[in-house]
Amino acid sequence: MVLIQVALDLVELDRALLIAQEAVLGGADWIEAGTPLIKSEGMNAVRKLREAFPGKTILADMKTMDAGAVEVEMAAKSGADVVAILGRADDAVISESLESARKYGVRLMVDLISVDDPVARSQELVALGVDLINVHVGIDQQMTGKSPLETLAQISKEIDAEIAVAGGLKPETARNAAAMGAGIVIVGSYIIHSDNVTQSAKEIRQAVDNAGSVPDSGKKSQEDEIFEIFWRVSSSNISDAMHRKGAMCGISTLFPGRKIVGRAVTVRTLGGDWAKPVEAIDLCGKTDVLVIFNSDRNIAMWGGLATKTAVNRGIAGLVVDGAVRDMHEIKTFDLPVFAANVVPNAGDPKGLGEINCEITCGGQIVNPRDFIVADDSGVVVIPKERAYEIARRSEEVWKKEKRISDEIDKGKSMSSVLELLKWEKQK
Ligand SMILES: O=C(CO)[C@H](O)[C@H](O)COP(=O)(O)O
Repeated sequence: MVLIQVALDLVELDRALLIAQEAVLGGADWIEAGTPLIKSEGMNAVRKLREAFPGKTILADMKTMDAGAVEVEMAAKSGADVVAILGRADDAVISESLESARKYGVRLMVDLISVDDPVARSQELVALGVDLINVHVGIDQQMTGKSPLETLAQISKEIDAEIAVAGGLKPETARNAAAMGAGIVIVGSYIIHSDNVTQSAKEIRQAVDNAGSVPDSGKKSQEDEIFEIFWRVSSSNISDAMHRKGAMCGISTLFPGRKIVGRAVTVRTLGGDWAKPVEAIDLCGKTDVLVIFNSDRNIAMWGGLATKTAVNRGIAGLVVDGAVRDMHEIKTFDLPVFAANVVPNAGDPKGLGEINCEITCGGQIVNPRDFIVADDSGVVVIPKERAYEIARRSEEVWKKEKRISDEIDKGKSMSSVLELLKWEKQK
């Protein structure tokens, strides 16, 4: 049977204990004191898990890079059954950790995160005598689209040792990991950030139990995944994920409740000249957003007729650093419109400007094909090169906020959920 390990990558011990309980009900076999939990609570996290789950295997994810013997000893004495250290560590650290593991009767797992040649290194590690190899893509690496499954496919053919796998696994990928020969499937985020931990653990259990031996090759495209996530999250989540970069200034929705998710077709135009914006409509597809910079915010370069054309074309929305008019007509359509100003003054079709060039809109640089997400809080631009990473990070922000919101619903205060006093910056 393939084992499931729930990775408690949290900083609050009480919450970690609760989640572990729920994950066990869903079928988790091993419980991991994740590195953030250990850094936050020390070996007490391992002790408390040991006490609460006497029949379960407890793993201490120490990510040790130095002082192997003492770190393994600490974890073992606190009640861990398995201790995880880093494969990038020097062989001296691995050997010292192994000595300590043997002395204190625990198993040693070595994590291949950021190892240059995972196959060669895992062969060396097996030769040194480690008990388990963990094929792992870390949380920050996952955001750039890396997955542990390619490495797992190579390693499982080359080494004769028990293999664990970790790195953003969900039911589909957990199933594939099991089909590829992983003996332990480690899952953090999918379970611990779920609003139904037991159900999510069950989904992993089911996927792994029905894995068979053939991985499923059907994979969603990255573009589809980006769109799916951006529809789910808010512009505020994305701004958080981008560390407050990306939000346009002075541009807001004209019709609350309408959202845009799409890729930019950009236009730069001058003094109310509406020729280029109107020509650009004909270049837009259904997932495109027209993003326009106009140098004059008091002459409208967009109105009712342009809106009708854009709606017929089926474009995703309009973002204008400039002015629009004919609100009585525009509001009769569903088109999401975000603008800096509304005025009755009409512009003229002069043909000045450019389509699909780099523009500045609401103070943000926008390039053709960049992603735009706009909702009642405002407009954010996500450079296309970082779209997948930002989508994944904003989804993490969304999950975290959802989790805090659930706890507030249960009667806790925001300050107690976030342990604000404990985490205030010390002088
Ligand atoms: O060790 C870890 C991070 O360094 C995590 O425990 C591991 O990656 C599993 O969590 P997730 O499923 O969220 O990737």
